[in-house]
Amino acid sequence: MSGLAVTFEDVGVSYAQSGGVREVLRGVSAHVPPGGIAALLGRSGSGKSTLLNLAAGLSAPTRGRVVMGAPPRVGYVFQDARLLPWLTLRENLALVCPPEYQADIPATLALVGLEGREHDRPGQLSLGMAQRAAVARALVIRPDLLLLDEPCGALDELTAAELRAELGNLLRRRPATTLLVTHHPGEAVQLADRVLVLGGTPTRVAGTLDIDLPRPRDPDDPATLPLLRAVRELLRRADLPTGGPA
Ligand SMILES: Nc1ncnc2c1ncn2[C@@H]1O[C@H](COP(=O)(O)OP(=O)(O)OP(=O)(O)O)[C@@H](O)[C@H]1O
Repeated sequence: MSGLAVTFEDVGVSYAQSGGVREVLRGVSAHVPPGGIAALLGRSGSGKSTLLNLAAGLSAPTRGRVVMGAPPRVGYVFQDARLLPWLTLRENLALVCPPEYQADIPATLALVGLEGREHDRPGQLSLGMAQRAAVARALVIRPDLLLLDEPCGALDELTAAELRAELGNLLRRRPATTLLVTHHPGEAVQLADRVLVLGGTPTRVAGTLDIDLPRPRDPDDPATLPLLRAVRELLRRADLPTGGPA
């Protein structure tokens, strides 16, 4: 497996706000082994993107720490593709790509189903294609930490299902330690080894579920049904006053 282990150790995040301090995360501890895929679920505003930004080193925790074996090479896919509209797909990828991987750009675009589109500009693509290009841009640098922030969130369900299946295949072919933020329990069960459900105020890890079915997984496999129910139950309990240990 490639990738680095990521460990959140008793992480807390607070923001200054008028009249005081707003505590968003408290005592968040979680471990993702090298090549592991962790899905983060929780209500809007619970701090999922904040955790990704901590892992990326874009911000620092107020308390605790995020431990990685070495400074990671981070591939980050945001909710929207964030491609530069005046550049072709090839140029968008070339911008982030170290010299040794420049030759991989056409193959990486082909890997996400964009063969022959390398000279298109983002405006010539559908939303789903643009999102696949964003995945290619994250993968072309051979990340050891892949951060996926609701990669399918802006897509219609059919296109989202296609991208999920592609992500499942890609993560097998190009393993990387992955943090996947999603609001979709089915996506978590399809793609992740470990589901972390966030809840409470301030947010903590309200529940975890390990999934050891072989990957890639068929979302319609009946073996995933009890897991899906378990994730939904964790979500229901996450914000109850008695919802699970921190
Ligand atoms: N720079 C900042 N300054 C102040 N508050 C912030 C900042 N960044 C995030 N927050 C607050 O932290 C909380 C968590 O935000 P975050 O974007 O991590 O949530 P999320 O779970 O990813 O939400 P969503 O599912 O809607 O994307 C929110 O209440 C947000 O307003």
